[in-house]
Amino acid sequence: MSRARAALDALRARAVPIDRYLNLRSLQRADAETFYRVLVSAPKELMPFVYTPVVGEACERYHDLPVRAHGVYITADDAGKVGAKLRRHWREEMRWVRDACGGATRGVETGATDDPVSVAVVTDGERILGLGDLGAGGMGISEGKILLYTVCAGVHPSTCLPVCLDVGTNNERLLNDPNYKGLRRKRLKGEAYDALVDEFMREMRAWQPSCLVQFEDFGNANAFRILEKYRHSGPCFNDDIQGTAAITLAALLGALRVTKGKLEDQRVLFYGAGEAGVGIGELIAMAMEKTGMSHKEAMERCYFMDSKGLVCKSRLDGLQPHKVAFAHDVQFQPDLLSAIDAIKPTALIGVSTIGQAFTEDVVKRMCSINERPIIFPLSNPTSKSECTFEQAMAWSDGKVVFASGSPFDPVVRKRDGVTVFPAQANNAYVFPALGYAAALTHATQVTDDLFLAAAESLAGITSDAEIDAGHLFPDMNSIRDVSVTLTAEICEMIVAKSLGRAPSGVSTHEDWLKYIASHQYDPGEEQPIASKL
Ligand SMILES: O=C([O-])CC(=O)C(=O)O
Ligand SMILES: [Mg+2]
Repeated sequence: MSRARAALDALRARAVPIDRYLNLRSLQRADAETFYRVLVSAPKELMPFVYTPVVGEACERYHDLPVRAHGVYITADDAGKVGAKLRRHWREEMRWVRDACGGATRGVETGATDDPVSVAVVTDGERILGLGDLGAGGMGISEGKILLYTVCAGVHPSTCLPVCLDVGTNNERLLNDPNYKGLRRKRLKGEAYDALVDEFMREMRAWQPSCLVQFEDFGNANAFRILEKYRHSGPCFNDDIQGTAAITLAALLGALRVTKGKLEDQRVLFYGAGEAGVGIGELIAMAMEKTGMSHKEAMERCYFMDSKGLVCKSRLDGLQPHKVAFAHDVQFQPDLLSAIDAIKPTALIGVSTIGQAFTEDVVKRMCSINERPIIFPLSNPTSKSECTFEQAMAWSDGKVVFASGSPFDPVVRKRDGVTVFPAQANNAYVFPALGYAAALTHATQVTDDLFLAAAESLAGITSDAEIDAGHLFPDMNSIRDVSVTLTAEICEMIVAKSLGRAPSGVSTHEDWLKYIASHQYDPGEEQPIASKL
């Protein structure tokens, strides 16, 4: 039996999800090539164990679990020596990946003196999925997301760097946990915080100029500021703001193929007004503008509820800056049901991190104003989802057009016995391809129109049969092929906009497809070892 087969069987024999997570981590360290081979062979089945939802539990329990961090911790105490720590970690602590998978740097010439880093995922642990401040446990999210660059887009694992900025935590449970290994103090704030982030970004860029930096799971107040500060001067993006926006727009475009609606006729109500919601709203508005609407008209198709009620003009005083552009001239509504009545949305998008916020009444109200209501409970992990697929199907009599952030099982529709599948608006369809395209082209910036193009391209790849079955996205098991197409299209766009350059000899679409497919990391076929059975 092959090692990959044996590893998959051993994994399946474990019933408890976190045990599967731990099993995969051990395999990664013991036999990295087999680890990637297993993941690449069954991404749909295995992704939930390295990524949402199980990675959420792993981050919550990170310091109680028998795990050794792969990524680098940059702590508040490293101020002044961040660059040296990054280099030392890369050269010494992460040598094992190069030893296991080869130090291949195929396709990424960075001009760096060290082995190149093509992508880094960095968090400060303040808002891990919908679970809040998990401090140094946030390392698990950087490690989980970076894996998807390899599994989905084929980025060579020896060019991937997970990072956690340990700036303390305001989570009392962690501060009082004797096993907690992060800095046992309140979070850095203000200038000291900004200085550490700035030192990290300056050092990364000086050391690895072409490395794409993905910001992940920062708190709202910092996420928007940091993105704005660095996005114009080097390749970076925030997955929670921009990646989630692209996947959700792709889901909406897919949903419109079901409802036969037009984008320009949609009214979208967001439950939750943080990074994800505002990012999605802005990208939907950008897509609507392409249909000929003015920016103002397009923005007025997106409405937001926050913890205080409907975001509207009368609340402008004291409204957080990221919500201001969506404070429209409508009457205040205190709760979701009254907001649905007032706005009459065609689509309801949950980004609240409040599990079960979409009640039977909410779903029924959406059905009373829409033949096929579009309902996307996007909060992660599963416990934070605004409703389950089963609930949405039951309460809408099968009429809902559904996509969630975490995976759900299919449901047999009562009225006709047909099995229908929930779509998962999984960021993994977009950020690995987009980030890889930025790294391959040595992009100087990652602009919002690249996310718009990625969303449109992804929506176009989904077949009619997949749409009919409810998927809204292509099969996750074909993610590597999907990523080749997306990466190629984004590379071409980056080059066309003079934001980056093509490798020599690559100019046509066909060239790009060939180049990217042939540069995907391939854990290869192993030599079968004789079965002892
Ligand atoms: O898991 C995902 O990709 C969505 C995400 O980034 C988050 O919820 O923070
Ligand atoms: Mg995130």
